[in-house]
Amino acid sequence: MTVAKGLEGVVALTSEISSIVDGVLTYRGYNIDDLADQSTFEEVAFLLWFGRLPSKAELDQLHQELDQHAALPDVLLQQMKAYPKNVHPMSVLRTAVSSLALYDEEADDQSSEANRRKAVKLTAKIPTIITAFARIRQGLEPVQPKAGLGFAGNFLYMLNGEEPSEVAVKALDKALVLHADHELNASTFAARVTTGTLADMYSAITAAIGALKGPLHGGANEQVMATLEQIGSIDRIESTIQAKLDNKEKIMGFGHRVYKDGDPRAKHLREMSRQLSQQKGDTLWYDMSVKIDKLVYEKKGLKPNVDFYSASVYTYLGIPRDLFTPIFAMSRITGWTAHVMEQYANNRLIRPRAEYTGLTNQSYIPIDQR
Ligand SMILES: CC(=O)SCCNC(=O)CCNC(=O)[C@H](O)C(C)(C)COP(=O)(O)OP(=O)(O)OC[C@H]1O[C@@H](n2cnc3c(N)ncnc32)[C@H](O)[C@@H]1OP(=O)(O)O
Ligand SMILES: O=C([O-])CC(=O)C(=O)O
Repeated sequence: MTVAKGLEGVVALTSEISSIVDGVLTYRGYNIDDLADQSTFEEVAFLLWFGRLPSKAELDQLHQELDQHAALPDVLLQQMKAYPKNVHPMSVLRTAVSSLALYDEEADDQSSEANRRKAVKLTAKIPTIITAFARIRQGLEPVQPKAGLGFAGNFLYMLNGEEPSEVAVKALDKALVLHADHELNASTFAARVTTGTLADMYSAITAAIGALKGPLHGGANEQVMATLEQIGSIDRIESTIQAKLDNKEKIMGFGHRVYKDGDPRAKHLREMSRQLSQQKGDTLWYDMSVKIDKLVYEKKGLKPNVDFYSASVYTYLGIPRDLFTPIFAMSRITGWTAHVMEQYANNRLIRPRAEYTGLTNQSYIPIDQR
């Protein structure tokens, strides 16, 4: 047996959802650069789920459905109020999404119609879960979702309790477009492995959220901000990064399993960070990020991934650091659910092999003789 450690380079399945070829990322054949500049998150959600861009009427309907399903069951809100306040919001999201299944009568209905409805329901409710917990842990009442604000706008409204600026909505919307899908990344793979057993969509998404949480995957965006805060000033960058490299620590937000010459999403986030920093009149995080970007390339030949500049973007939007990965999930739910539906439509159990390297020919010794 030859082992591909971390399954590097292994083509595990076929998919029509997103592709990475020669460093170019496309969703359903549309270049991410075009989508980032011209589409909206809701449009991208439709594209990922249905394989084509929506008509105006279809997009209006999706907006309405997302608004209609955004509220949480009261019983879940009550449970969330009893959660410990100091836990990570990704743990809350994982638990709350798993709980949602208990209150969805069609949780175990695996028809394609039910799965499409569940994809919308999950997408609609995740921002409400994130923002409800963000407020509950501060001793505040959750803000009920408000129809008509759009997905990104409603998230910011529920987080802060006031209607957001157009600049903030546009920036978050673009970040959501950029995070919506990414071929067979670890969390999507987790979702597809779970679906491969014919388990339900909530189980698959719970697994995916768990996989996204890790700092080698979605959790890196929070760690990028932790690094920026730890460094704190431009003059401490060189020594801190050098010390991390000497200690063989990973520099968070750099490197990628697939992109060896840069992540096409990073340039959009870098530009957003630049613009937001200027609007804020505080360019420290952006300036530090640019310097780290240059330094890590000079020292290690590594380029930033999607998580690097998203950290300063979210910070400029006033979002607490531990909500960065939940925001990633709030976008990637569209990709995950598209992959779950694709897996059901052409399923085969996903079950690779392991090369056994443990002990052999052991003789059993009864317990009283050990
Ligand atoms: C949304 C996303 O999931 S994007 C990725 C988010 N994760 C991060 O930003 C965490 C930091 N990055 C990493 O840990 C890695 O680059 C990963 C997990 C993204 C990819 O991992 P792999 O494909 O397994 O690459 P691997 O870890 O084998 O790295 C190859 C070499 O580059 C080095 N390297 C890779 N990334 C980094 C990094 N961020 N900092 C320092 N060195 C790095 C490794 O140490 C290794 O060096 P070596 O050959 O001298 O041992
Ligand atoms: O594809 C990956 O391995 C990680 C990634 O960039 C993503 O999920 O967006």
